[in-house]
Amino acid sequence: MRQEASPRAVLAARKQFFQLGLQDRPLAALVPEPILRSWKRCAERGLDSAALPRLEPLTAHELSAITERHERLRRLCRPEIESLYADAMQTGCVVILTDAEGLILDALGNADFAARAAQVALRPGVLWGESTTGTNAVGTALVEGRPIAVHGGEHYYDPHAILSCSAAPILDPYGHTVGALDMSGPAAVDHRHALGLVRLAVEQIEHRFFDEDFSGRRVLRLQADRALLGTSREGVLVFEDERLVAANRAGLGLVGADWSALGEKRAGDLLERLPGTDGETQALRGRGGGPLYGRFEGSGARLPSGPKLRPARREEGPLLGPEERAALARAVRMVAADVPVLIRGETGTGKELAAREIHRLSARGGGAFVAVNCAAIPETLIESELFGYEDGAFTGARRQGRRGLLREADGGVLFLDEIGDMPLALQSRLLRVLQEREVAPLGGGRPVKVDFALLCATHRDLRLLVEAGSFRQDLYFRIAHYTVELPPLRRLADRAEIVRALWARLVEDKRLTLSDACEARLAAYDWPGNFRQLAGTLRALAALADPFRPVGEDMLPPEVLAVPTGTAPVGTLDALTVEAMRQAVESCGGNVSQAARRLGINRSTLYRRLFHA
Ligand SMILES: Nc1ncnc2c1ncn2[C@@H]1O[C@H](COP(=O)(O)OP(=O)(O)OP(=O)(O)O)[C@@H](O)[C@H]1O
Repeated sequence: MRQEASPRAVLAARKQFFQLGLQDRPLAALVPEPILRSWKRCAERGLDSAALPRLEPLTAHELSAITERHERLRRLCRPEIESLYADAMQTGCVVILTDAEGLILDALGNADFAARAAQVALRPGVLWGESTTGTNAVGTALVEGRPIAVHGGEHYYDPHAILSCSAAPILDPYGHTVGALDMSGPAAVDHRHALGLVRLAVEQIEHRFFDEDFSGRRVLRLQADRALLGTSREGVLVFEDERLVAANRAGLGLVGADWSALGEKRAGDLLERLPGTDGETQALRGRGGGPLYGRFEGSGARLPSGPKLRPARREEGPLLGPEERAALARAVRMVAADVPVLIRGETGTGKELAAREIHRLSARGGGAFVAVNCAAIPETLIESELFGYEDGAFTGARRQGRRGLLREADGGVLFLDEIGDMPLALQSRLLRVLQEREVAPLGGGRPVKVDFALLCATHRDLRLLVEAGSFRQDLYFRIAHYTVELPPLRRLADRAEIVRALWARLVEDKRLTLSDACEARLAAYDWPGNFRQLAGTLRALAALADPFRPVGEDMLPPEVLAVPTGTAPVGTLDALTVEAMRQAVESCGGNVSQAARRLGINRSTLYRRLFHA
């Protein structure tokens, strides 16, 4: 069990280890064993703790190819990353997903800390394996094969002492390490729950691996506590012809086995008795262990090519009020008439979800839905991503060229998220494609006809960007014929209803409930991160909930508790100011100068406040 070392003890340990070259036992009293083991491994590799680690980020191309390869892992981890993101936003942390080598695939969370973390190369495309980056939570958790927290000076390299990180390896159902999940923040902030949150999130991710098709196999779900069957805390064992072929850690732990049992042990070696009928929960007994409860799911063994053992959950559409539903229905008609649709709303208001819903309901629902986040793709990459390229069009291009996302969307819907962040030069190219309905790949290939419906989204006011000269007016007129406004949560009157509906949607185990007081608190908070933040908080509450007791107020994060219930929620003064500015611009038909005059402030102040909102 890891014990927290005080910064003073770590400093003393560093001095002994790095300056005096002492590596023996007394050090173990100053820093946790796994840290010491890691320091020794790094020293043996000849890493110099006082030097700057040589961390070479991947090129944008390489990173794009690698994230593409890990698409499934990223998709499976998304709900937990979003839950942790809600926490990270509040605690000034970032949530990081890496591959099995420790290469950072995604990093999201608090923008201030993300910028500081980037200074020590804690960002996508950089390898945080222990052998290159020294002792660090991701790398060391991957080497040690278990969750670990690395605080401040426990990092091997001096510059990393600004970080406090907690990571856990992610194992697939066959016991292979497929990645790591990490939460990192400033060393000065005590984020003592981080390791627990990360561990819990990984448990849920690993459980989700079993949602996939194990057809032809028998999936046994078991638990010592019957109430936990059906939750992500249950153990899972998968048998093929009575032989254990896949499992999660909880499942192995319950029958006293480890990963070496895969392919070796038979059901009878692990359990004295197995449940008979599919789907029926029965009392079992593990060999040498206490009583267990379990049930087989699906009928794979009897129907070799049978249905999925657990139906894949359909991606659910957005929860919408009557106004937004009507706006979406109109948007569907716009798509049918080939009119582009712009979706506007703050972060987390469900712009992408709304776009997917429009696609699903439209006649193009059977075609592709190709989503491009113009803010997330590096400027150097976005052109080739969108337009594709011919063989060897530039160094690093794939030999066989690439079709490009505009062509991938042919017959379906192209969703350009954060369109306001698209570089000007690309705006011109996009405009040409929209006018001519054909795409010419980079490297001089012949233009190809394309047919897609265009949905765009932004959290910015594009008219202001047009006035400021960073968005083309002609493109604006082309894409903003019809705009769907998604309101922030704090503006919705029926928030208690939304909390209830989202809880019902997110929490599978119907025994888990929110107390009335807790629900009232959740409804009173103004949710600056909107649906994303609320959904993240609800998921976290569900993970900690007990089936026999409604979730109480005591489990809520402090900022939610800080808002008194029974009063109308108020936004911060800053948010209200910006909101008033937006409304003024709107009522002046987008004329910023006029709006500034009406507000009695100067034009540049209005620009600055709205751009940085
Ligand atoms: N109306 C809604 N009903 C249910 N869930 C929602 C709704 N809106 C958003 N969510 C959830 O919130 C999260 C964020 O949604 P989404 O990515 O669509 O937001 P966004 O506005 O595109 O965010 P951003 O601007 O940051 O990209 C998702 O997990 C989504 O499922």
